[in-house]
Amino acid sequence: MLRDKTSELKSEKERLGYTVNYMKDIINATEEYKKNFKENIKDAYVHLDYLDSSQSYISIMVNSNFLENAMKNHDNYKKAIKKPYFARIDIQSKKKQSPEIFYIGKISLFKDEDNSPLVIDWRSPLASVYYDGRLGEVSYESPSGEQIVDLKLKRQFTIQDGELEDYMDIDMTANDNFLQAVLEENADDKLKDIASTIQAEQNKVIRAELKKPLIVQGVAGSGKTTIALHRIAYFIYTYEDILDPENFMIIAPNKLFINYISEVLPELGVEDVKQTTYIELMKDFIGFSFKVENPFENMELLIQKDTTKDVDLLKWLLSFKGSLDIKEMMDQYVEDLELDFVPKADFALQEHIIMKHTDLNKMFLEDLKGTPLFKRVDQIKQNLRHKFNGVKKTILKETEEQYDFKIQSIRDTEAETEERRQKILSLIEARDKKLESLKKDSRTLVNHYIKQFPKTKLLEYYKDLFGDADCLRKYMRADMSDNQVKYFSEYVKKAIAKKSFDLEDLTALSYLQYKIFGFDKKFDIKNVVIDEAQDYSPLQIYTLKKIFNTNMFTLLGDLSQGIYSYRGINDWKEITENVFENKADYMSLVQSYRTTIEIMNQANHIIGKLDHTLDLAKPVIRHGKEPLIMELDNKQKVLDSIYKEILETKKAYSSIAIIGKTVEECKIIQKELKNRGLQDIHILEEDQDNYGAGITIVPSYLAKGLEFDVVIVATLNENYSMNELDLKLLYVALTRALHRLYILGITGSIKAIH
Ligand SMILES: Nc1ncnc2c1ncn2[C@@H]1O[C@H](COP(=O)(O)OP(=O)(O)OP(=O)(O)O)[C@@H](O)[C@H]1O
Repeated sequence: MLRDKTSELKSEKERLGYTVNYMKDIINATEEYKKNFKENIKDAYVHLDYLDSSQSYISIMVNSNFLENAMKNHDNYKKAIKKPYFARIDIQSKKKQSPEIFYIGKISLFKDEDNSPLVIDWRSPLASVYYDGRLGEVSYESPSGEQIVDLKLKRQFTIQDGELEDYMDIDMTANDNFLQAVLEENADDKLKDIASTIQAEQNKVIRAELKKPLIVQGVAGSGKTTIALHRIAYFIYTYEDILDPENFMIIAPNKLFINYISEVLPELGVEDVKQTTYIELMKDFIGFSFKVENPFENMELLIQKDTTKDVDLLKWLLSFKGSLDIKEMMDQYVEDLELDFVPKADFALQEHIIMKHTDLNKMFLEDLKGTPLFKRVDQIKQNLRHKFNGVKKTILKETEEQYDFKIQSIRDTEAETEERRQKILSLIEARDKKLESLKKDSRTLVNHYIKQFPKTKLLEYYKDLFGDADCLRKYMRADMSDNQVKYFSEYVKKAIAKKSFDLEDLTALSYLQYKIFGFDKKFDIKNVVIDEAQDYSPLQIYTLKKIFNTNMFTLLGDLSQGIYSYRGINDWKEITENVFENKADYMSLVQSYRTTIEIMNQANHIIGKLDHTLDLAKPVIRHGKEPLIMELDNKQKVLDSIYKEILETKKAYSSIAIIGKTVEECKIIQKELKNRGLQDIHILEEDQDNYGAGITIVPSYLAKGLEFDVVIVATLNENYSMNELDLKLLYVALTRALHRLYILGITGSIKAIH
């Protein structure tokens, strides 16, 4: 049926007006109620007028269920009122005569009178049809099972400040102009929600089963970070009864990144999800204070052109310390510790054996297996107390009786002489002394026994295992060279002496803490979301899984951006097979939304030189200018051209990044640009909270996850050669651009562009 756009627009405007007013009523009523509630709740009830059926404050108030929801959603309604919905679907089910119309928004809104939906939540099962379905037969899950319906209309709205500007119907052939328009926008210093333009492949990830681990391999700009946040919002909505926002934890690469994503969840009506960096989390796990080596120092060492350090050994060590081989070593070490943990003595009150050493050892090794060693000691302590309390009286009573029996038999058998009197007297004294000493020993018995367990500290164990070459040799695989063993133990000894550890040490320390000591604090995390997961080592993910004791992981990453592949993940199989025992779901995203076709082609050209089997990114159809590549014969010319392009692009774009390979390179660029008159530019640092819009100089490895309108990849002293790390760094840098890309450098410094 052809629709007359003018009359349709008119009726949609009315519909929007009605919804906005309805929402306003609720907001006002809730505010009114909250105010009155505080003043005098009784008063409010006294004045209820049950005959008043208008949508007044009172009629809303009597519906407590409604009110409760309204209270809960009050803030979200206030946010949503400028745009209560963004889309409409018309669906025809076989049971109904005419199509049903649903409006989809970030938060649902129900009519008080008949509970009919004015707006359905984007996370509801029915809304899935909007994201997944083409016109025609579609299905969705409802509480009563799968529903098959005819999707008659998909309509998208452009709404500004509560006013409908336009709408667009999407048929089978139409491009998603709506998405195009959103992608044309300029970059912000914060990531945005995409509830209105989620694409079908992304919707699958968002709604993928919660209980199984999910691994998402997605090309640069495929929306991984954004989707991860929408997935959390979806689960909080769907499993409201069993999951609180505090049960979710997002682990992000750095503080800057947490700030960058900080607006998405609140925009989606979700607050209180825990967000942290891996290092902060480790600080929480490890029970002593320490310094953390800047993770980028090793990276700098590995990417600099020439270095006198043992780069190969360092690479090997960092990768080994993140492998599951080191976990095996720690497991074996702890198993050996176990054997010698329980004191060799029986648990006895003087000559009364209450528990034999062998039984205690069995309890420790078998009954309590799987529990951290020191938690086992706590358990044993409790058991001993319990057991001792049960037998203490009997021991005292029997001891007393034994003496009394002896006394009595003297009384019965011996004549009343001075000698008999002395005998009895000394027995009485001996009895009282014995009882006294038994009582005295009883008071400290359990503690005394427990004190015989080892009291070693975490760091001592760490040093014992990794800082001692002989011990290390014992637990290392036989094919490791003496050189490697020596390098490893020296490295650890130095770290311990300085009490300054790198990220890989922190993971191993946390794992040992988990195995030997356990944790006093309860981490009530049921669902863990890890972004940039390709940079994590198998040991990191394994350790988190063990410590949080959950399988509910969503890992999102891109192996093409795996600039830490020396220690991170080279193949997702390592994780699915070895960490999640083949029980994880795997999804891949190849559509990229961030950048233009021209920029993506350039980035693909570079990553294509890497010998791997990953899919190349397919950009959404959005054209822009060809990247400008200029190779110049001296640094001043390069800097002049950077300066010129900044001045030029500044007019149209708000965020510009100049990406240098290393911090050193960035510092030179900053100094030279300042000399040319650009004062207000800073170098991005990982622990800064916010990078704001404007012109920023970014070291290549810190650019991950971020995006800018304009990216200028610059080389002065550094080269990007054809090795894996350099190609990946370059790929990361190029794919940060939304609209414009410049590659400006010394001739020959970036081999891969040719
Ligand atoms: N369906 C969508 N609708 C609108 N914008 C989208 C959509 N999907 C992704 N985007 C936009 O694409 C950009 C890239 O998204 P995001 O940063 O989440 O991708 P990513 O896969 O994590 O990227 P990278 O791995 O390169 O850091 C963001 O600006 C995001 O808003």
